[in-house]
Amino acid sequence: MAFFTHHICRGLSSSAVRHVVIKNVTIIGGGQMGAGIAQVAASTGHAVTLVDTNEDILKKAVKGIEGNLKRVVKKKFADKPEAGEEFLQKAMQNVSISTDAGSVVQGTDLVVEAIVENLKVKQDLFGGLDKVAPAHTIFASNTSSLSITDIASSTNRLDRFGGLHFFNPVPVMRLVEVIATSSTSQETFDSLLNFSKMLGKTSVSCKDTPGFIVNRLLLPYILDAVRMYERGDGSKEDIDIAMKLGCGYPMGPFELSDYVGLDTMKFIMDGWSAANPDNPMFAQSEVLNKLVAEGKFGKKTGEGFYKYK
Ligand SMILES: CCCCCCCCCCCCCC(=O)CC(=O)SCCNC(=O)CCNC(=O)[C@H](O)C(C)(C)COP(=O)(O)OP(=O)(O)OC[C@H]1O[C@@H](n2cnc3c(N)ncnc32)[C@H](O)[C@@H]1OP(=O)(O)O
Ligand SMILES: NC(=O)C1=CN([C@@H]2O[C@H](COP(=O)(O)OP(=O)(O)OC[C@H]3O[C@@H](n4cnc5c(N)ncnc54)[C@H](O)[C@@H]3O)[C@@H](O)[C@H]2O)C=CC1
Repeated sequence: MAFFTHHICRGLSSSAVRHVVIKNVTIIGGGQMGAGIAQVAASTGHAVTLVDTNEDILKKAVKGIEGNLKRVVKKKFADKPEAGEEFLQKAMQNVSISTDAGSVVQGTDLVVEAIVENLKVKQDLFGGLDKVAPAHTIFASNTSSLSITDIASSTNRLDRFGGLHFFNPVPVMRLVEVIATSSTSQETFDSLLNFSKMLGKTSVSCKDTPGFIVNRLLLPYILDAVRMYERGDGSKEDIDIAMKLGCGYPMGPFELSDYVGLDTMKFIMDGWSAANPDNPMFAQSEVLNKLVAEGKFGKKTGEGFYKYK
């Protein structure tokens, strides 16, 4: 059940701002991002329903969440095993799963969508949910590259729609980009900011511009690395080593691409290419297309630029 709270918003000279306190969260998409968001939300006391069309993916997600939380408990509660066990039990009790998004959104305060990076599929999902979700429910997309305005256009709740862009792996990465469209209400935006804070994340505010902040800068970097490799200017191994040791990045661009998922990268590239057909920056990449056509999506399938088996 949602309720409203008043607080003084810093920087708004003592004007009272309302936000929806989010308790029940529905996360749609049980892949790497959805499972990570579910893990963090459940372990910070939210009642989470994780939804996917594929039951096996949901079972795998729950197993993964439990495994990750066990690692956290082992470390954080090293000298308090009973408290650790209690934390684990509570967090796991907060997670339920479903393959029927329409039926579970009835009691939810927030829907976070983390499904495939395809505008039409996201619009179809939200368009359907808009008809059955309660009026107060806020919708948010975790899209990497699509316009939140375009996704929201399939609904009649433009004021209660925003972007919550998490980073991979969600339990580790501290940032959330909170995106407001020109129609997102202040109350919705503040609710999303507050939710990010409740998850223990640092948030930055973004306009609904292509790639928001991080991916607007990350995409040209990865693109250039792939082009260098395609031209034979450097091996992927050397480029990765160079960026790790030369810039202190935890992963090089090819390791990171495999980690994000080459299928997702291709969805992003195709979207940007369609939106900017005359920009040579977004010309098709033969290497990326070949790997994706062969089902080599990166770490999640065991092979991408590198082998993981
Ligand atoms: C021409 C074609 C080009 C196409 C262009 C398209 C470009 C598209 C670009 C846009 C990409 C879109 C993606 C997006 O929207 C935004 C992103 O998310 S970008 C990715 C951001 N993430 C990163 O940059 C990750 C960088 N890597 C790291 O930080 C580390 O390598 C990592 C934390 C992953 C692993 O650390 P490492 O030290 O190597 O390993 P450990 O195993 O020791 O882990 C450290 C620490 O973290 C815990 N942990 C690791 N993984 C997980 C996990 N999955 N879940 C939970 N916890 C995890 C681990 O337990 C350790 O914890 P301790 O407490 O320290 O023990
Ligand atoms: N992989 C990454 O590093 C990041 C990805 N994102 C974004 O998050 C979203 C998800 O990405 P990943 O988790 O990597 O993808 P993924 O491929 O691991 O998971 C997507 C899941 O969505 C499910 N799905 C597809 N259509 C569905 C529908 N209509 N209803 C319910 N479930 C459905 C699939 O079965 C799959 O399990 C994408 O929009 C992506 O751009 C955002 C930040 C980082």
